[in-house]
Amino acid sequence: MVATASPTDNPGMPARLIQITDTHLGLLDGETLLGLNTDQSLEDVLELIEHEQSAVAAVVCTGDVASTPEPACYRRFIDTMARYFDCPMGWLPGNHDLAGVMAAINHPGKPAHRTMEVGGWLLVLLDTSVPGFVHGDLSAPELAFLQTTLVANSQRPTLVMLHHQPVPVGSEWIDQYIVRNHEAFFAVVDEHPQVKAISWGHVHQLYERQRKGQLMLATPSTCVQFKPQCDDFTVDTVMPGYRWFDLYPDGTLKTGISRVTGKQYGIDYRSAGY
Ligand SMILES: Nc1ncnc2c1ncn2[C@@H]1O[C@@H]2COP(=O)(O)O[C@H]2[C@H]1O
Repeated sequence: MVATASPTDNPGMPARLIQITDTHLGLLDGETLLGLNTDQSLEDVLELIEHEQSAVAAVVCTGDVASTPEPACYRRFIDTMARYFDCPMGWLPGNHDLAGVMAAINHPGKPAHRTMEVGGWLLVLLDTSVPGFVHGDLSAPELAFLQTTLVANSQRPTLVMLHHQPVPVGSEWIDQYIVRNHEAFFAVVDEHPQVKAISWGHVHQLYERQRKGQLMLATPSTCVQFKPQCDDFTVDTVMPGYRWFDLYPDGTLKTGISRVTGKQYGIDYRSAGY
């Protein structure tokens, strides 16, 4: 079990936030994606976090929680997380999820959605899923929610989290699934200088760039990885991982990723897709 950091533990010190993403749990425990057991690799990432993190303020999963979006799958995810964390947890839907099923889950450990407060920071959790499609989009109500929330919290340093990439990451095959109305998204973000970073999943790879006032971040999946800068679907040999953030009260942040080591997953590296 990872200790929970209390906001009053260390005044002036950063709050440690953990991001995991694209856990892709199947309906049954032990189902595989490209030969990899996604429950096992999630467990390995959570053990890594337990080993590396002394105290955590919050954890967020940025979508594709389930490959099969059934209530049992989401409940198994929550039960697994509860064996490692008792800190506040958040989630948001990806293209493999069903937002309605996640919202209807009845479980005492059900993660927060929409917004969270972590060490004086605001986390805004957006839904970019488009039912029946792989790409991302922000509906008019979702963009309005972003705008209203940022207007109401102009003094609070903010991290926006979503599933789909709002900028191309450099691989044609997956950049077709970008947040299609990313210009409307950035039009809102650019009006609000308190937005310090934007972090997503979906691309199953590490990405870190500066864009105007925000750090743009993609986080490795807890399961299979896609090789960066490839025009066609290519599975990478790097291992599952997670991202940590240190959110400082003055609005600055530090972030990095860490990956599992020493495991063999039987991944089909020659696969042409799924
Ligand atoms: N060979 C492929 N070419 C294009 N898209 C693919 C291919 N294989 C899988 N996909 C889709 O691209 C998505 C990227 O990550 P997801 O896990 O959301 O699920 C993947 C599939 O829906």
